[in-house]
Amino acid sequence: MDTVLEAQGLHKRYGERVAVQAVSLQVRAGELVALLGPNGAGKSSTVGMVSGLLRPDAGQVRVAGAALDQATDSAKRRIGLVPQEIALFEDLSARTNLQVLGGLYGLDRASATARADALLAWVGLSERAKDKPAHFSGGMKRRLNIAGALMHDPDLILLDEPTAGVDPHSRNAIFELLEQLKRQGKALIYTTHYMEEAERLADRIVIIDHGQVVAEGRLPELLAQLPVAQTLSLQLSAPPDVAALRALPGVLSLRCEGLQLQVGLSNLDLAAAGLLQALAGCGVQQVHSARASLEDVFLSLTGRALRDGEMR
Ligand SMILES: Nc1ncnc2c1ncn2[C@@H]1O[C@H](COP(=O)(O)OP(=O)(O)OP(=O)(O)O)[C@@H](O)[C@H]1O
Repeated sequence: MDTVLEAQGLHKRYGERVAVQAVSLQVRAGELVALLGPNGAGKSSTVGMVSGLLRPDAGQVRVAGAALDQATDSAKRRIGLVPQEIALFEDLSARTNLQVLGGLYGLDRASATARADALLAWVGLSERAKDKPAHFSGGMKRRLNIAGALMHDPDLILLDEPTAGVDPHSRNAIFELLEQLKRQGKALIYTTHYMEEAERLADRIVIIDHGQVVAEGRLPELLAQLPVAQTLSLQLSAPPDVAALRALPGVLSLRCEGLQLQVGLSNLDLAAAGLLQALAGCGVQQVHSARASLEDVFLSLTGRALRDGEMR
């Protein structure tokens, strides 16, 4: 696959505050990379630098091989940005919003109108083409905002928390649109502080905290860094032989309080036969299993939960 975005060693500070430190990112055609981190981690600043809106203090951005130079905009024209704050002309119709954006990107009137209508259909807003976004729901505004970022058919699409203020139905509709963009060979960066979104959408996940990349990889690669892959919680009716359980292959941790047992496993397949044998006489009443998630990865790397990571 072709590399569409190559960002190397990005740094950004606001006065004394270091917002981004040595962040490097690569995104290929047909790939969605999630930039996952708590509020204030530096995601928007990174997207700002990649989009060319924010000048890095150090580092370089190349889009489809061309340097993103502040003075020239040939590389910038290959980028579509869906900013965190919805950016629409509230008093113009949905179609006029897109036509205006098309004009700003240099499309002639006929091409802008054709593209606007095609994109309105694609995001499911054809019937609302003549309505003003002032009367739209959060999800509809988001979809229109995404359409606006695509008027000039960019190769690289940057989405900064595009599901903020969006209902679950519209969120699923947005996810489906993103899948389609991937299939069209677009390169996408998606910032979020929701690990479920990163797990569901991303080909690769870049975890960012305090302005730095703390881990990156495909979901299974990130999960494989954790010693505990699965936790079993069991309700028993007779006490277990704790020492025998601890000695089983694949058992990494064990907590037993009365008849409640919690076992951390490196590998369920490896541990299953031994566990069944060791618990045969314990009258297992209930079993609950939880697989390790990105939340656990973040916790093990930073010592904090993703959602408690508010830094402002
Ligand atoms: N214009 C600015 N002036 C001063 N500080 C800023 C500015 N923009 C961002 N910051 C600070 O830089 C750090 C990174 O902010 P940034 O918005 O890039 O993070 P984020 O991960 O996108 O967070 P959020 O999810 O809340 O948008 C934060 O500490 C933030 O307060």
